[in-house]
Amino acid sequence: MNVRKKGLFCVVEGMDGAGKTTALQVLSDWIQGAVPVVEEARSAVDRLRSRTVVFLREPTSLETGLEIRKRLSSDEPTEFREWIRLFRADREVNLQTFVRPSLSRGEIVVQDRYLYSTAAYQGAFADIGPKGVLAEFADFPRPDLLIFLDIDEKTAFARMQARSGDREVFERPDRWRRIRDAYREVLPASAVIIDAALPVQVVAGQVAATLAKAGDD
Ligand SMILES: Nc1ncnc2c1ncn2[C@@H]1O[C@H](COP(=O)(O)OP(=O)(O)O)[C@@H](O)[C@H]1O
Ligand SMILES: Cc1cn([C@H]2C[C@H](O)[C@@H](COP(=O)(O)OP(=O)(O)O)O2)c(=O)[nH]c1=O
Repeated sequence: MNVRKKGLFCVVEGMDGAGKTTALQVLSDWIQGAVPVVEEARSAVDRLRSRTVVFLREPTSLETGLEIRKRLSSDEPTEFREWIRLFRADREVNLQTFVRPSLSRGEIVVQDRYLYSTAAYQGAFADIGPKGVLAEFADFPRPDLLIFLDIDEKTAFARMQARSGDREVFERPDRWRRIRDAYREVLPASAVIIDAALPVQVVAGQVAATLAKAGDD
């Protein structure tokens, strides 16, 4: 008998410039067979290919996410409570539209950023702090697996400089450091930490291995 696997909700977090987008794109290309898989990642990618793996991100590309992206690139300051309202709305619609339906079909959801980003990015500059922000999202489902791509400041800024496009509001050294410290306050002990300074294929391979292992359990 073919027993259907349970859905798995995986979240990838990290500072701007850690390489989340790049590593997850490489992993997606590997799974789809768009580019050859490096030898060390082959077994993990083969295991993931036996499942449906869905890649999501926050802010989303839905209307609620586009509104956020507009604010991120704007010089007009956005208030703390307004950020919370915007990220909450985008998260709710993402859960309802994509995450919950995928999980109920037994799929693996790999999502770039979730409520730990709000706790770190908004909590770093709020009176209630990162833990206070996290507590406001107590009614949101926790991920089954949380991966943190860990990067040092020097490498992150070198990468952001190399990346094309204008800087967003949180991509400034003073803010970046406060956000990194805020992440440290809220990351659960169960988070899997990956050294994001390694070459992208190594980072993507470690993400693949972590996901494949969680998917086997
Ligand atoms: N492991 C890596 N090694 C070297 N450069 C990388 C690596 N990962 C990402 N980059 C580069 O760093 C920049 C930021 O990466 P990106 O994936 O956009 O980060 P994030 O989504 O975490 O903000 C991009 O120009 C990307 O090509
Ligand atoms: C999800 C989320 C993101 N953010 C910020 C982090 C990033 O600076 C920005 C956009 O995220 P992201 O798309 O990951 O950035 P990138 O431009 O590197 O692809 O939004 C918050 O401040 N709070 C949140 O809850």
